[in-house]
Amino acid sequence: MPEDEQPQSCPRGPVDASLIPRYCGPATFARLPRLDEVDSAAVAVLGIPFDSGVSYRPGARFGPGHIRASSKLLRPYNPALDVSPFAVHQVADAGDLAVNPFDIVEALGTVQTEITRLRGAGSKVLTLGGDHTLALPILRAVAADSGPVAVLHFDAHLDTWDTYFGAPYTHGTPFRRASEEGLIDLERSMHIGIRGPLYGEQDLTADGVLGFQVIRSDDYENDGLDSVIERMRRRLAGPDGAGGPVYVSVDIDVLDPAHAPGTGTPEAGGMTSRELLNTIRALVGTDVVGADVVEVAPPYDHAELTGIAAAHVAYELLSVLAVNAR
Ligand SMILES: N=C(N)NCCCC(=O)O
Ligand SMILES: [Zn+2]
Ligand SMILES: [Zn+2]
Repeated sequence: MPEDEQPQSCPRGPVDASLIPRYCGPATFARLPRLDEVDSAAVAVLGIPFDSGVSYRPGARFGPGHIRASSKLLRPYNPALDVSPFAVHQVADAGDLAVNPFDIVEALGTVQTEITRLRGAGSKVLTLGGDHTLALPILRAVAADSGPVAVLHFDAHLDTWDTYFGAPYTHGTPFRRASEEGLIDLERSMHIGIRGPLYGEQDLTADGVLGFQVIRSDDYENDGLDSVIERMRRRLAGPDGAGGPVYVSVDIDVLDPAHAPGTGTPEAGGMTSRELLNTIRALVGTDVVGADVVEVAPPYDHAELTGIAAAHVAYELLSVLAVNAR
């Protein structure tokens, strides 16, 4: 019986690379089936082409397609977590969400509605951006049914600034707005990877009021990966150790520009992809309710360096979700 006529008793996995070469066929994430080809999905990978919130180099609107194209070499089994992330449950590519590039408020509403719809259909959502403005409408949708969530924010930047040219919704302000709207668990949230010049010392003091703990990029060098992971897990567990829902937002510029040149606001002195992937793997056992990988700007990428890094970040997040679902 052809695979596409099989009853959905087992997850439909990626296209078999031993039958159809990796470079053949339309690019879905990791060559997974489209959402409309399966009955339902435990995890939906959603592209959101949008970069109307950027403050410097544009291009993240082309990020979703670039990440999909860079994901073709991903294989079914992840030895680092001893899991086959696409065999444990159904993962599918939900395609790209069309949002208004000329009206940010309308675009944020469209994103929130779609994330709500997918979650209502039983899917956790892994979003491929698009610029970091997207984290706000996604958190609005997630917090609507999960309540305030811990935000685990990988970034070179705080993204808790107030406004740019008076505009409240930009890629530098999502977590300030989310904190103001009560979407964030202020006792369990943190930034990891912070580095680079700021607009003033007040950026750090203002950020501290919003409930984020800061792990700096240099802490990986000074304290080591294990120490960073231990601090991350302790923070996510919360003061009473009970933990709770966690939303993971990965701005690809958390990586050093040598690992991710294709991004809009690069900062020197970042972490390696190995450090980031190992940190994400340490999320096994935490209640990850959603995630995003944002700020991939293909026009500035070389040899798919950034696309490949983002695809692997997404793969490790999907692997964590699969281990947690077993
Ligand atoms: N890439 C993100 N998400 N934010 C960058 C903000 C850069 C700035 O305010 O100068
Ligand atoms: Zn950033
Ligand atoms: Zn960011």
